[in-house]
Amino acid sequence: MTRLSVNINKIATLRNSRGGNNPNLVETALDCERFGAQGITVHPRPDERHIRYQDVFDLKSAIQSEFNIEGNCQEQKFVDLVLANKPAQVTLVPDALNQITSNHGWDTIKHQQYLRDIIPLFKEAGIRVSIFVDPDPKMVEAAAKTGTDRIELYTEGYAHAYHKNRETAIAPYVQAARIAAETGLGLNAGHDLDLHNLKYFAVNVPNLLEVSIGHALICDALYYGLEHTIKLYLRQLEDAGLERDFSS
Ligand SMILES: CC(=O)[C@@H](O)[C@H](O)COP(=O)(O)O
Ligand SMILES: NCC(=O)COP(=O)(O)O
Repeated sequence: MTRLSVNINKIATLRNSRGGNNPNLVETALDCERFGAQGITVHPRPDERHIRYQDVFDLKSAIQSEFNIEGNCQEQKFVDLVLANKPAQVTLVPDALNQITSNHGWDTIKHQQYLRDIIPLFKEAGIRVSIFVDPDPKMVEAAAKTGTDRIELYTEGYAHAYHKNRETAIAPYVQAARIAAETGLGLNAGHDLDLHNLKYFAVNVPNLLEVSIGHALICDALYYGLEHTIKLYLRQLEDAGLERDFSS
């Protein structure tokens, strides 16, 4: 079954808005695990507007599930943070400074040599590497030559087009997933996945190992509560697995 990693950036956003420690980020992460999440994702940004660098140390020493740290490796502070914490996975994202949120994947052709040089730094420390990539066949093919273990498909395009025509929306992701499998890349996905679009994605995209979901999941938790919300997302992934097995 595709694994669910809960992105807790938005819990930190809420905490930081009042300067205290409510909600408590570490406790929330532990609760996400208790409610069934198979991983915790954070995306510290250079301005620490949500996840602070210290949060990463605190989470690393507390959580048991798979820890995924996302961020821009062109920032030396980010590289040092990841190497000091040795999470199960680092996801390299080519964000610009002060970007409101991630909005594109790596150009794996233009930055091929850069990625080939930096990826071993993490792999030699025992950290699995994933790189954020658009669902473009050329970008996926070139990602396979960087030495990365996995790619994370950037799903905003799918999420936005889903309601207009989900068959058209998913097509590039299915093709990207096939190329990933042929070239030996593991497959993750994330950005703007939600309770409406998740199951269709997980049913149709082959070999999907992990999704990381934050914004929509935390919004849903306002209405359904965190425990019930995580279970709803897990149910979508379980149902997708059953549907895939049944149709194959
Ligand atoms: C890489 C990715 O798609 C997510 O990590 C997203 O960028 C979340 O970051 P924010 O919570 O800062 O929007
Ligand atoms: N890698 C994507 C992620 O962690 C969460 O993205 P979003 O669900 O907050 O859009």
